Amino acid sequence: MLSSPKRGGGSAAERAAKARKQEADAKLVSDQIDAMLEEEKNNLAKHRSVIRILLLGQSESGKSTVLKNFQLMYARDAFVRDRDNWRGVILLNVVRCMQRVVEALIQADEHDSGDEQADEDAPPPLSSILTDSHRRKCMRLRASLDLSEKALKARISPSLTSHLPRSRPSTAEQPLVDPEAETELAVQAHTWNTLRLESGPKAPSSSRRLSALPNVEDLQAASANPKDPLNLTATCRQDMLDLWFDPVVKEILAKRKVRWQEWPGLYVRCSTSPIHASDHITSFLNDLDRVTAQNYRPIDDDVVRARLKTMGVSDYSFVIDQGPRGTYMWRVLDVGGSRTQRHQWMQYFEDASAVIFLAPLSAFDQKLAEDRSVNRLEDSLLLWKSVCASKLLANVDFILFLNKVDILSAKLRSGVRVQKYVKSYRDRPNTAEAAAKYFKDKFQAIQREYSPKKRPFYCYLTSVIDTKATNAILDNVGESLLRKNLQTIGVL
Ligand SMILES: Nc1nc2c(ncn2[C@@H]2O[C@H](COP(=O)(O)OP(=O)(O)OP(=O)(O)O)[C@@H](O)[C@H]2O)c(=O)[nH]1
Ligand SMILES: [Mg+2]
Repeated sequence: MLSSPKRGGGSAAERAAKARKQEADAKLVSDQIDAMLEEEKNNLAKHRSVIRILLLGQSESGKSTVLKNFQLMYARDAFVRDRDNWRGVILLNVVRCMQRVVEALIQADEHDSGDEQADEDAPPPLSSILTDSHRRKCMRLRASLDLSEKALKARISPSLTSHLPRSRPSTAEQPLVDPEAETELAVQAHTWNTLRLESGPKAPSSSRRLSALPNVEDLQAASANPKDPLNLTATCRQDMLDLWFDPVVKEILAKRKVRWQEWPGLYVRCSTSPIHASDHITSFLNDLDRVTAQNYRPIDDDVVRARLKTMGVSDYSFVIDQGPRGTYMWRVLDVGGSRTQRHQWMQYFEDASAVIFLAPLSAFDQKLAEDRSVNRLEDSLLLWKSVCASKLLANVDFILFLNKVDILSAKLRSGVRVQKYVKSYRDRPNTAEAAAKYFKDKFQAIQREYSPKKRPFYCYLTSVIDTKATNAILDNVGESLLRKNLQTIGVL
């Protein structure tokens, strides 16, 4: 009988056991190496996944509103804690809007009195539909709103500044109510930055808040003190409500072509996509009753809608904990978008991972506040062109937000024609869908022509005050930027 050959000594059973042990050991080592690699990857991801987003676009394009969306998504607790700080700003928005209404009425009364009207068939002058009660309320409000404005500004913060001269003589060519040339409430980014919200376990310490801004205790004290600036609007509240909800006032605003729908605080409510919005327009003025109440406390939507112009550049960080996938950090840079602010942008180009560029489509019929000879959409296109052409941004992804489609939609439904302001629009349908497609193609063509290197065209039609929809978009954008970032550093 042939005996089986002995390899390395021991019985066949012993050899099989030894082989199994070797296999198990090898697997253990391999698992350990895998675990180490995994840990290394996670560590790498932890320490190197910093995604720097630069928010660019002209003034009032919605950059700071996108930032508020980031805060709502990634630093909700801090956002909620700081909501009360916005009360003064919101009231100032209300005061400024109401001042425009009052000035429009006074102007209608003074300049449209029908003195020179010879034609009997001409419609009655606007002044004839104003009653003495309207006039009394206007005069009372003119004084009390001015007072409220000053007191609120002083109360909110000495760091808040106003730009452009407020008092200008009224002439026929340059009407008093000229929303875009009005003074704007602004804030120096570095100062407001002390209020910035951070995610993660540490709450912003109270010492980092602007001491002059009201906090919850302040607000409680304010409720009890009718003389507090935060309550000044409550004293003229009834006059404001009477005027704003009076159909005669709305008629005069419409006839004088006062575009109150574009003022800060506007919100076009929509059930599905904003482009198909049924025009249910609401604004802080519609909410006068609520926001001027003595015990008013802002809700999320109020803060998102509040307008505070940015001066300078502010840098916000959000640490996102993804559990076993590690943490990563969003750094979001919000810049001032007016022309005098744009020279500061370039120093942030080199470090950017991505640019979110906002272009408000609803601005196709508006002039730039800084230069009344320039159409706002034209300015956005030129700005987009220079950003696309920048060599410093050659390797950076761009995400284009064609914003304010809710206002675009409402505007076109109200009868404003795109073709009147954009000749090349020709006889395309005057719908938000057609206009959005037309402008999107224009932006895409510019990107294709002027980018130093080919880059993908990522474009969204947005209404960034719609936080739910914006949340989904930012989630999507974030996921792909994170993926790309991890690929770049070799983690994926
Ligand atoms: N209806 C509507 N309002 C918007 C939208 N996006 C922004 N707004 C409002 O427009 C105003 C201006 O928005 P901001 O985010 O302050 O604009 P910005 O680009 O930061 O402007 P600067 O700080 O001057 O550069 C705010 O009152 C916002 O609530 C939008 O999609 N729809
Ligand atoms: Mg801003």
